[in-house]
Amino acid sequence: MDLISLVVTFLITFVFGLLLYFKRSFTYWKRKGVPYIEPRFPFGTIENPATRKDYIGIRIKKQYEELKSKGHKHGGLYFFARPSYLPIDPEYIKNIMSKDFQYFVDRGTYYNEKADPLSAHLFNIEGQKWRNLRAKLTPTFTSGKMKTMFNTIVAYSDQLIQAMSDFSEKRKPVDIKDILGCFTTDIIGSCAFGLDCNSFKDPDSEFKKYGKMIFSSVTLRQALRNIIAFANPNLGRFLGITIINPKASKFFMNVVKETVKYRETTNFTRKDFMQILIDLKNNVKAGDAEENGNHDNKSFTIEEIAAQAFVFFLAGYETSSTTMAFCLYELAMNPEIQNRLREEINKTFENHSGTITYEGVMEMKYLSQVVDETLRKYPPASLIPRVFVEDYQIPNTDITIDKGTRVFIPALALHHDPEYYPDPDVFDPERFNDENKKSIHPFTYIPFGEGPRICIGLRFGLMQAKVGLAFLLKHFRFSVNKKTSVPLKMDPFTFILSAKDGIWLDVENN
Ligand code: HEM
Repeated sequence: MDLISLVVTFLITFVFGLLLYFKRSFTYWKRKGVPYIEPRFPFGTIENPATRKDYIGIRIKKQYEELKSKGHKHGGLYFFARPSYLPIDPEYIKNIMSKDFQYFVDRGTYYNEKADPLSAHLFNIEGQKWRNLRAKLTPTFTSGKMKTMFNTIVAYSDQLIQAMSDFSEKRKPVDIKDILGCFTTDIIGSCAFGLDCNSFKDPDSEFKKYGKMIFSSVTLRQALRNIIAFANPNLGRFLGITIINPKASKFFMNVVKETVKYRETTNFTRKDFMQILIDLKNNVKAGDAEENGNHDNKSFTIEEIAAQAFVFFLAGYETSSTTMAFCLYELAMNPEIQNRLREEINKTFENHSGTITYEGVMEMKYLSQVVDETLRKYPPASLIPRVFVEDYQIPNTDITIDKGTRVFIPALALHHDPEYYPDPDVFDPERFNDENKKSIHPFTYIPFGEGPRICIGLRFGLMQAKVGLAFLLKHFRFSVNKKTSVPLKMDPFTFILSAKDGIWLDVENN
């Protein structure tokens, strides 16, 4: 047989084998007796990643609605050939996130300690390693530690006000997400990396540049790598795939190395996340024995410090600025809610000698309601991933799902389900007043996730968003500029929920 015939035979066998593999894989949910969305070759139930029109959370919301309208409590999807499980009934979601957590400890997201050390952070790592790391890092986020970082947030709020004044004086519309990105970058940069990132004064600041590089829509090549890594993490690790932009990775790793070296050689300390991580490197526990849990007492390496500082940045910067941006958009669309909130903020400033205190922020009930409703309507993580780490029998059924199957917990779909939130598109902070909050169906409001793997930075994220919003609304009035597409369209290519063409607001001094 000549070479050409050999290649052709190989290709035909390969394509035939692939088709058979997909054909067989696509029968998984039918064989299990789980209702499913009909898959299509080769993407399964997702859209073609290169040309998709819907944001992933919205796509899953439609599939949730389709399955729920037929009375199903759960359903089966396919990510390419790989089966993924979609729980619909909140009782099933409770089992996954909390009651039967030991079957769902991991997220199944990709990390590669060797080739991509920054990816081996708390969000991604698995099993016992995750338990140890979570125990070590939990004391980082106590309310006591939050109070020590409060002043940093207030200091950057002053810079936010100055930057915003420029827009109000010149009567220029502001791309609100962009300016809030400076605010959260500077705060996380300072608290997690111990650096003044200077994003407001320097629009081309390196931190902002590399932060954007990680979140902005990815190139086709990177998208393909992400797909392989997500579809089959073991194959991704075997191929040495990296998912973090190498330039950004180098930048963050160097920043951490330099900061640690500086602090260790000069004995300089600061009350921030970075100091807590350095203490863990030098085996000083971050809290007392009780709050510290059962960690393995191993000290951190420099790569581990960098990975955790990186995840605080990664998980804290975009989620918080997106939340604040959507909140201001809704306040601009609903002036009466904006005015009521401003009254509460002004009163609180008066009661605290014209300034804002940690206690003052905690007192503002309507601010809490407004932020809670923003996170309902716009959960930044619209889909929360988990994976079956053992074979698992769905309670009260004879269905057993195999180890390794992915789970997508549909936060956006639950938050917009009219059974739990009537008129889900209406922005109504009263859903979260003291009375109504009590009747929210458990496990239908999960902007920070739930159970042992709930967001570790919840308190910090809320504090940062509330302080920034309080300062902004005290000083300015917001309305929607005509450059904003109303209703908002969501970017189909990002994972964190984000408005496609930005949110442009007009801003006036109060
Ligand atoms: C509005 C702001 C935020 C939102 C909406 C948010 C949302 C989430 C969600 C949905 C998860 C997954 C939870 C689960 O799987 O059950 C998560 C995990 C996580 N978040 Fe946040 N987050 C926010 C702010 C922050 C901040 C400010 C930080 C750090 C400074 C942070 C650090 C993390 C980390 C490290 C994890 C992984 C926890 C683990 O696996 O143990 N987040 N977040």
